[in-house]
Order: sequence, then structure tokens, then C-alpha cells
Amino acid sequence: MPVSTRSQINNQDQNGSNTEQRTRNTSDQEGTHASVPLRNPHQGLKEKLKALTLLYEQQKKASSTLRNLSPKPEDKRFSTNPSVDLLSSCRKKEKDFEETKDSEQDNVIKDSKIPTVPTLPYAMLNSTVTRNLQAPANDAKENPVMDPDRVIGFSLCARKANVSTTVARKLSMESSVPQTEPRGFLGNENVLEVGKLEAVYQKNEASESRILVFVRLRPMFRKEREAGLRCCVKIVNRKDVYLTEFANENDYLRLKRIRGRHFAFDASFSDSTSQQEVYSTTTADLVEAVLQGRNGSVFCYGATGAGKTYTMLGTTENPGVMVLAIKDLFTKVRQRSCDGNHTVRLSYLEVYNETVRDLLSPGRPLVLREDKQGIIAAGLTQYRAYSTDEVIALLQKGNQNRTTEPTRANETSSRSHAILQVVVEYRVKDASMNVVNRVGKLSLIDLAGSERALATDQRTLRSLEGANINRSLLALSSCINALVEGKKHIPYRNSKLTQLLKDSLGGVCNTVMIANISPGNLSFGETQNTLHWADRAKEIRTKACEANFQIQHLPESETDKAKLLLELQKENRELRIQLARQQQKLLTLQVQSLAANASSTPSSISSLLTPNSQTNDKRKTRPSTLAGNCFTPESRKRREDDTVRELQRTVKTLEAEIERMKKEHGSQIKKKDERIYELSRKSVKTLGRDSKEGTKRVVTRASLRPKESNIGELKSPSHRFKSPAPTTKKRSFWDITTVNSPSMATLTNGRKTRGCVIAEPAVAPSMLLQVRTRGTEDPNSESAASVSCQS
Ligand SMILES: Nc1ncnc2c1ncn2[C@@H]1O[C@H](COP(=O)(O)OP(=O)(O)OP(=O)(O)O)[C@@H](O)[C@H]1O
Repeated sequence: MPVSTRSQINNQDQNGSNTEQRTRNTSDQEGTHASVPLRNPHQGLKEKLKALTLLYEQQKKASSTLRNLSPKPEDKRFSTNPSVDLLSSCRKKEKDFEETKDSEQDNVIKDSKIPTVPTLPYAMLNSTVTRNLQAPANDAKENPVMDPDRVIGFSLCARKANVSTTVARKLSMESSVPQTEPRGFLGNENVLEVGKLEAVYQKNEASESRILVFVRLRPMFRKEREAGLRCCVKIVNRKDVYLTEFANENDYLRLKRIRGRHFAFDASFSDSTSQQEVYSTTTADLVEAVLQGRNGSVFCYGATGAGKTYTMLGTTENPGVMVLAIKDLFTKVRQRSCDGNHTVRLSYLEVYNETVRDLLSPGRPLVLREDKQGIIAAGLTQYRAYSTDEVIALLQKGNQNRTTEPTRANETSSRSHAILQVVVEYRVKDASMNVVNRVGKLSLIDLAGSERALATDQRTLRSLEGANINRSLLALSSCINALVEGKKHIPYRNSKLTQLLKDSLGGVCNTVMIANISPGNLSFGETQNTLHWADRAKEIRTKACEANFQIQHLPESETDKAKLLLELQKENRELRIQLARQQQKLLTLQVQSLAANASSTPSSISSLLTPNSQTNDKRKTRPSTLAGNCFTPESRKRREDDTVRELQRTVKTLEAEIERMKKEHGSQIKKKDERIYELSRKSVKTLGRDSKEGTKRVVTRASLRPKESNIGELKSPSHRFKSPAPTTKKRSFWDITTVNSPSMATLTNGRKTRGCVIAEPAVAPSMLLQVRTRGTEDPNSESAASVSCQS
């Protein structure tokens, strides 16, 4: 029985073997010629074997090409066998690729939209091992292939890495990275541009938001190095994380086996990255967004001892994200305080063994409630903070209250999840006097470490804590899973932690996750776990984060009041300015009038007082002197003093004059009274005689007074009923002066103003002076006295 058929032979023919062709022809010929000899029944199998051998040799060639690539010295720690140093081979491939940028690889990348650097070596490997490419994606994650070259196993992981990288890159590139960017990842452009992340945030704000995921590798401790631990994590290009699993030393069969995985994140920080760099790449933009009324969350996730607390809190010398964010926040608030009122309030709580506790004022456990703002811890203290120092003091106080215990894995292990919440409220009045209220909330979360019971402690309390920590982290991972899968129900209620993180994960929030990992190969399991969840978290989409604006429309009456208040304040300001101007003017006028008085008053007064023309002449020169030395401070003061002295002298003279006149007046009145008395006596005698003649006449003192028709018209009624003596006494100096003035006839009311007196021509000596002169001449002269008395 012929085993092989024509079709089989044809198939083999397609493989192109001349020998086979010849054999087939021979057999055909043999077949056509009468007696068909019996074929060897194993012939077909042999041919098959040949073809397979050929294929095998081809594959072997391809893998030997890879093996020939020499490893770089710094990568040796990743490999027990230099010939299979995966990372170094990848590097070499990358380098080769750089040199032949325009080669077919570009086309592959273009077609498949696979980023260049990390994918290239794997792409090549994948093309070599086509079978692996067809493997289902799910298997690819952890699919060590036991192959003589062992590289294939990594290539499978790498294929998955390609997938994840593609997802990550797509997300990043969608928003910020230009399409030509992949080449930039090749070594030269290692520096991660923070601006790109800003663009991601902006994109997030615009439509949908996704969680940004960062990875931070902690440095290896000396203790770990001394214990012979090897570093299983390598960070390349500030984005890609290569995780290598070394075989167990006791597993002799798999001693040379290496498994690995590749991950890509928004940014990955190596063990030498500074705290400031971590802060500015991950959180600085969130702080800015919070000030604009958006919510932001940063949480650290990772195994115990991986550096979460170090990243969030840091040390005194190297403060962490919490401290740097608060500092930045206050700096920005101070810069903007001129255009509104900012209020910063903060609270600090921990979730320990599924109970929520206030770290700033410890007491009874708090109850979580859901209201319009989301989940809140009822009774949580909110401190109003005014400065960074105050916040740092509060943080220290809170940390003292936080539960930490030494475990086998970490000497200062945090046994609780700590959440620092900073609420920034910004109030400002817009043009229409409405109060605009913006509220932004920043949550900074330091999670407790996920751990294995063995890694920490076996004691009861510690294991209980560990179980609770793990339970809440498990709940967190369930939520992440549900969110990634787009499920309707997200099991937030499974733990207190997820309830508190509800806003950050699925709410209206910009969220950042920092996955902390340890470098030691002993922590491979935890590191892989952390990276797995971090990779998953990248796919979580939160709701578009819009600014929390609240506009409070004031009632009309309030608006009117506010407007009125503003108007009044404006008016008040203007009036104050006017007043200041007027006061200045007044001061100038006073100075001028003082100067004018200094020049005119003494001369006029003295002209009134002294008829001496010499004195007048002397004084008349003053104005010219004043005009000459126009207000030099010394001369002005001197002149003012002179004026004052002169005025004082004049006043004294006038007072003396008045006294003298009073005396004279008194004596004249006395004389008059005596005369009246005499006259009345005489008239009584005459009356006596008249009565004898039959006529009765009543004589009063007033009737005896001389007629005062010329001035009596304007006398007050009291004048009529008072005795002459007091009336005369009451008359003032000015009345005397005016009455005696010769120009009196020209005055309407018989009264002169003070100005008129001063304006009296100096040449006409006043009556007062005449009186004095006459008085001096003949003080007892009756006629003179009577004239003055009449006045
Ligand atoms: N980037 C780093 N640079 C220097 N030291 C670090 C770094 N990260 C962590 N460490 C150190 O590692 C130790 C453990 O870190 P840390 O306490 O932050 O871990 P953790 O993840 O918070 O652990 P746990 O979950 O148990 O609280 C600390 O002594 C810390 O100072």
C-alpha cells in the first residue's frame, strides 16, 4: 500500500527540494511503466522528518543570532548566564535599530502602532517565533516557555508587554505625545517632559479622565545587598519597568531559567529619583487644579517596606509629597490672595482595623456617611490652616497618633491607611456682585502595605492587622477590576478604605497612583503583584473633572445695599481727597493773609493811633520789604513776631485809653448829675412859684435831658428806661469811635463795621484821638465833655 499520495508529494514539492522532486519523478516514471515497485512505507515519514529538520535548523539559526549578541557589563546582575542576558540583548537591538531607523522596523511599528523602543526586540523575536504570537493574550502575561534558548519565554511576556505598552502609549499619545514621538524614547530623549503630563490632565479635564499611574523603585538597602539579594527591577527610559524573576537557587532543574515581564507607565522613577522630582511630576499639576476648584487624589500603593510612607511623608531632610504639596499650595495661595479670599482647611484620618479615626483629635471611631459632597467621616475635625508651618506641625501631630509597628519587613511599618485631605475654598465677587465660590479638594493617601503573613509577623495582633490591611486592599483591587471592566456596580462598600476612596476612583477627580516597589528578588511576588494592579489601574476612567463652581446670587435688596455701600465708599474717598486739597489751599491763604496783615494792619492801626506821620512812613515801608523778601522762612517768622508784638502793644494802648475814657466819662456823668440836681432844685423852686400861679407841671429827669433827636431814632427801648450813667457805660469803644467820626453822616444805620474803621483815612484823626487830645488839653472843659457825652 502506497503510503504517500500525490498530493502529499506535491506538498513536499512546494517545499522545494530537488532531491524530493527527483524521487517523485522517478516514482512517477516507475508508476507509469507497467510494474509499479512497492515503495518503502516509511518514505513519507522520512520526508516529513526532513522538512521538520529543515525548519528546526532555520529556527536554530535565528536564535543563535540572538545569542551572539554580547551583554553589557552593567546588565550582568540581571543574568546568571551572560549568553541569555535579556536586557542587554534588548539594548543591543535598540541600538541596532537606532542605526537603521528607516529600515523595515519602522514599517512594522507604523502598521501595528506599536511603540518603538521597548517593543522592537520583542517584535523581532515575535516575528521569529510566530507560534508564540498566536498565543492567546491571557496566557501571555505569565507564560514561561521552557525552550533551550529561554529567551522565548521572555519574548512571550514581551509580547504582552507590547500589548500593555501599546495601551499605555496610546493613552499618552492620544492626549499629548505627538505621533512622531516614539523615536524620542530611544535613549536620547530620556527626560520625561512634565508638560506632557499637563497635557494629559488637560485632556482629562476636557472629556474623560483616567488615572495616571507612576512607579517608584526604592533603593536597595545595604542589609539586603549583604544578604545577597539581587535587583529584579530595571527602569528604562523613565517609563518602562522590566521585572526579572530569577530561578530559585534550590531548584536545580530551573537554575538557569529566567522569567520576566515588561510594564510601561506614565512615568517610572528609579531608585535615585529625588522627592522633589517625584512631586513635580506626579502632584504639582493636581495642586494647581485644586486651586481652580477641581478635586485631586494621590495614593501610594505597594508592598510593605516598599517606600510608600517615604514617598508621601518623607523625612525632615527629604520631605515627601504631602509636605511639598502643602508648601506649593500655600505659595500659590499667597500669590493669588490679591484677587479673592482663599480658605485652606485640612483633616487627617486613618483607617485602622476597619475603623476610621481622627488623627488630629483622637477619640471615638468615626462613622462614614454619604451626603451630597460624597462620603464623609462624621465628626472629623477640620482645621483652618494659615501657613505651611502650621500644616506641617499638624501633620507631625497626626503622625504621632498614627498606628505604626515594627514588623519583620519594615521597622516602622504603617499599620493603617492614612488620608490627609486639604480643602481649598476660594470666594470672590464677580462684576454683578455675585459671590463665586470655588471648592477644590486634595486627598493625599498613604496606604498600608500589602503583605504576606510570613513577611511580617505571626503574632495575633499583627496578623489581625495584616488581615484587615489585606482585606481592604483586596476590596480596592475588586473596585479597580469592576471599574476597568466597566461594571455598573462597584463594590465600594466592601471596606472603609474603598468607601473613602470612592471619589478618587470613580468620582469627579484627577487621580494619581504611585506604585512603590522594592528592588530585591525576594520581593518579586509582591513587586509583580503591585505592578499588575498598577497596570490595571491605568485603565480606570474617572468622570471628567470639572471645577466646582458655586455662584451665590445675592437678593436684590442686598445687591442694592452692596452697591450703595460701594458708592458711599467711593464718595467718601473723593471727599477726603477734596478736603485735603481745600486744607492745603486754606493753609496757603492763611499764610498769605498773615503776610498781608503783617504789612497792612500795623500801619493802619498805628495810623489810627498815632498821628505821627514819621511812624506812618516807617511802617508804610514794610509791605515793600515783605514783597522783596517773598516769604523766606526766617524773614516771615521775624515779621510775624514783629506784627504780633506790635499788635500786643496796640491792644495795650487801646486798653489804657479805654480805661482813661471810662474814668473821664464817669466824672463827666457825675458832673452832669450834679448839674441836673441843681437844675431840678431850681425848677422846683420855680414850680413852687408857678403853683402859686395855678399851673401844675411834672418834672422828670428825662424831661430835663437835652433833646437827642439827631441820634435818638435808633436807640433801643431799654435806653429810654435806663439811667444815662449805665447806658453810657455799656457803650463800646467802637460806638464811641463811630459816633464821633465825621463821616458818620454818610452811614445808614449809624453803625460802622470794623473794616470801615480800619479803612478810615489816616490823615483824618479819629474822634477818639481828638477826645484824648482835648481831654489832655482841658480835661475839665465842660463843652468838650458834653460833646462826648452826647455821643
Ligand atoms: N526612595 C527612597 N530613598 C531612600 N530611602 C527609602 C526610599 N523609599 C523607602 N526608603 C526607606 O525604606 C524604609 C521603608 O520605607 P517606608 O516605611 O516608606 O515603607 P512603606 O511602604 O510605607 O512600608 P509600610 O507599608 O510597612 O508602612 C524606610 O526606612 C525608608 O526610609
